[in-house]
Amino acid sequence: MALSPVIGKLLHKRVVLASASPRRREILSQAGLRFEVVPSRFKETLDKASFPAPYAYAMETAKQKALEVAARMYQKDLRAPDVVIGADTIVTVGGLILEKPVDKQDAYRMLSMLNGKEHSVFTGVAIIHCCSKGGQLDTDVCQFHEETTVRFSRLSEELLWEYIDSGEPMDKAGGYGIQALGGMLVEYVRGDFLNVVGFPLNHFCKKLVELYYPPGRHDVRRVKHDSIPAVDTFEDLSDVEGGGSDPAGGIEGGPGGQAAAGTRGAEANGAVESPPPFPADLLELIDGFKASKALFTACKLKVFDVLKDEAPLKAAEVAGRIDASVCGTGRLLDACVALGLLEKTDGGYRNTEVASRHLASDGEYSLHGLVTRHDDHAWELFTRLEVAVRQGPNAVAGGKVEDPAQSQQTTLQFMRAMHGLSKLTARRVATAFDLSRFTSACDLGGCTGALAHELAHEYPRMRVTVFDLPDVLEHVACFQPGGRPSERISFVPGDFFKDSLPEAELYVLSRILHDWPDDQVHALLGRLSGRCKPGGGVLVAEETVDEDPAAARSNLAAALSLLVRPRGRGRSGAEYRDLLEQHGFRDVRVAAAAGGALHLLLGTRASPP
Ligand SMILES: Cc1cn([C@H]2C[C@H](O)[C@@H](COP(=O)(O)OP(=O)(O)OP(=O)(O)O)O2)c(=O)[nH]c1=O
Repeated sequence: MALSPVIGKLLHKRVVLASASPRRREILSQAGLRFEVVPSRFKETLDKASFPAPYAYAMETAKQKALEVAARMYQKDLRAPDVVIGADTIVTVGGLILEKPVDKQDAYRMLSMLNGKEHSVFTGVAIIHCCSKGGQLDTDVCQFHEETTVRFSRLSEELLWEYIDSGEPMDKAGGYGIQALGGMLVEYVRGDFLNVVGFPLNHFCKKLVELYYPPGRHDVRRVKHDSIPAVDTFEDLSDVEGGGSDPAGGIEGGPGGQAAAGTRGAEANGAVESPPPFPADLLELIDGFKASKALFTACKLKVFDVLKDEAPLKAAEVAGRIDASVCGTGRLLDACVALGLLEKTDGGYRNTEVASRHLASDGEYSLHGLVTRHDDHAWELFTRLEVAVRQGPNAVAGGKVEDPAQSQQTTLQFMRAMHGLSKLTARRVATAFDLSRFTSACDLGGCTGALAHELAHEYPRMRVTVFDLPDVLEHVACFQPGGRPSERISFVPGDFFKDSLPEAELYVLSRILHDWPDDQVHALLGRLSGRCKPGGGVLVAEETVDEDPAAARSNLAAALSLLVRPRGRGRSGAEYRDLLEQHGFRDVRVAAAAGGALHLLLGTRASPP
């Protein structure tokens, strides 16, 4: 995740922060967001007991704060901003929710509860997209929350009162401000510091990524606005009832306020044309290869392994562990921070959760093998894309002639890549259809057995045979949980084009067919269909190349890969269904898995006529 392009997504929208909190304003301004501030008038009086958990209360309050501002602005002149952001921060200790103290005694009560203990700080955030539909305000609410754990030292009465007398506690949840004097009370913080201060910026940016870069759908939410209107358009919305006398006082412009006023002045003179919308998406795309390469390099140098074992570490310490230059390592680590793969704190760098789970080389859901394969193999192939486009796929067919001494390594690398990918999707593939009627299955080209394990786990009566080339099966032991396969899983070496297929009620072809041209697909399905008894089944899992333009982005990688690796062919879901039907499979059922990335088909072998 590159942060500034995500914030850039909001640059051409009219954004309002529905909060009087100077901390929230500061955090968002410093992140480069342009916005107006319209404090919410929503009274924080929701019944706390009616919420299943404290964070639900904070999220609902945040939502109500933002909705109140959106409705008020819309009512004022039938035009709501594009986006309204609301937030609510609470402190919880011993099952109690603490908000801002009402007086000094209340502050003392709160601080005494926190004294010498650990507590949680929750901030609920609502991002509300607004538009006008049929003369009514229409809103699309996105909410989330973030939790941070804070521990106070054991503090004397004297110190507590001294702190209370400083006045700092009064406008802060739980009666303290970690960013100022209150920092002295704090022994440690676990989680996002800015979340305690009132706004979880990191989670907010991740939410923006989800909203504006949804997988497979590109930027469908874009609302076009050429400029941000003048800030004083909503001067009457100030928190001062009746509109207030100071036109600038009600709406405190963030950095956007001044820019917007400038735009308005220029337009009024008719002298300067407003610049085109900032092409943040395009710029991110242009730089996309650098992001991939930074990720590949960090993986190859095992940065995420080092930081999984030991963190936080300073750049020099990481450089020592990976045997690289301090300056180069520092730059790489910062790039990883900008990409959302690492976090940087005063103590040094640490992995994000995603990095620990997917980018370290060990771990059940590691994609380290896939990344390495992309770096060593796909990267080089893609440098030949232009040749493939100019001269046709066969121009790059074959690629490098592999050194036999390296081919074992290459096989292992390929297996690691496939294993990581299969582990991510196997459960979904195994459960997309009810397969409990089958007591035996054969996973053709089943590689490390990742899907076989899920099938055996999900269907206790099922025995699964993994059928794959001898070279592949030679290495399967290191991929078995606990070092050995389950009793109901067997590995049979063979070539599915030549050797007799093991007997089974269900045949599985997961990510196999796309790799072969039509004649070989027909040959394989013909053999499989001949072996499958009536009532038996075939389960196909494939990434498809669909005509639907909405899916074009997710198809892109698959389609281009097939151009530089031209042995196979991308097919649509309908083509796979046709293929199964041509080979005697009926009642073909279709499902999607892994967020729509995989197309699944289950066909039943009909009795021969
Ligand atoms: C715990 C803690 C809270 N706070 C602040 C963040 C929030 O501004 C405030 C909690 O009150 P909120 O009701 O979340 O926010 P607010 O009243 O300041 O602003 P608005 O309702 O208009 O959005 O406490 C700190 O500044 N530092 C801290 O360490």
